[in-house]
Amino acid sequence: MSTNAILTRSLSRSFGAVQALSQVSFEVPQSIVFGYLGPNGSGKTTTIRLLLGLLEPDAGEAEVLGYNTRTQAQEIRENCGALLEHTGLYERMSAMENLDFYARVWHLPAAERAQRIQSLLGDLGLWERRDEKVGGWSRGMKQKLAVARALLHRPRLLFLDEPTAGLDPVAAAALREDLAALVEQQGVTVFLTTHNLSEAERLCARVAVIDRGRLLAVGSPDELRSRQGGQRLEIHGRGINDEVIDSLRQRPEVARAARENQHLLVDLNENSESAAIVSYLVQAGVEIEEVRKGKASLEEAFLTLLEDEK
Ligand SMILES: Nc1ncnc2c1ncn2[C@@H]1O[C@H](COP(=O)(O)OP(=O)(O)OP(=O)(O)O)[C@@H](O)[C@H]1O
Repeated sequence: MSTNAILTRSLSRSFGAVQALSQVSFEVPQSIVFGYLGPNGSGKTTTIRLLLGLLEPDAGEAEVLGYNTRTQAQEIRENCGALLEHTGLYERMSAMENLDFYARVWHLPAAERAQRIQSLLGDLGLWERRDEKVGGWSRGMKQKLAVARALLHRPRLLFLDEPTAGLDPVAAAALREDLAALVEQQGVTVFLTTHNLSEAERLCARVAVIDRGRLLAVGSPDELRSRQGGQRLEIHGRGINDEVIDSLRQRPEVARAARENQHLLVDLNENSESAAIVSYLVQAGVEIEEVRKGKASLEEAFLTLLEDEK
């Protein structure tokens, strides 16, 4: 059996003239959170549907928990949980009734059912509210319950399509913590899509970036940030005008220069030194108060990858 939770080889799928996925190959090790990042319509949901065996690929192969997606879709669905576009919850039923219904669908024995539901609702902080109808709940609470639903049958791999979309920052952070705990304490693998790059940076051990059906990069958030090349400078001071920024952009050391809030951000090309930029700015009449050095964020690395692709 494969040691990877997921493995794809040249996976491709089109819908009419639209090539939704083109020769995508990646691996997801077990017991990590893997982030699948890409703009709208880039092929993320199509990938999840292919991995769950809900769609047939036109070409290529995929294995999920060692099972082939073409021939063993049933085994895959038995061992995976999924939270896709819809929560799958019944609004007129209570949290307890919802989970009990799904536990029966999964044929959990009665004694285990009660115990499993109590433990999941307890872990997600919903036990006290178990008898309330879900229709009156906030989006964050419903989302948590939907995660509990997806976990009922103790899946080894969980697919989540934008799990924190529409949640307030506190609810999103709480759900992230729950997911991290699930991976750490129970060894579950989580495959999630998100448009929130800082969330991916915090939560995911590895990420893949996809655009127009093609895989642009796979690695840890740190690796992707480093691939961005040189250093980033955040320069605070007076006299940073458009003319200075334009002339800075002409310099060979500079990959990108832009004003952000009250300061100037300069991305250097690989192996370029910050000292040359600082003395250039001084000569151009800028009064520098502070220079901070750092690396680009995952969001910037993501945007650069997409720009380079164009
Ligand atoms: N069932 C379908 N029929 C026709 N076209 C489809 C179908 N499913 C997906 N597509 C097309 O395939 C491409 C990829 O769609 P997909 O839903 O996988 O993107 P996504 O990355 O999940 O987007 P989003 O972030 O907006 O959810 C899009 O151009 C989409 O219109």
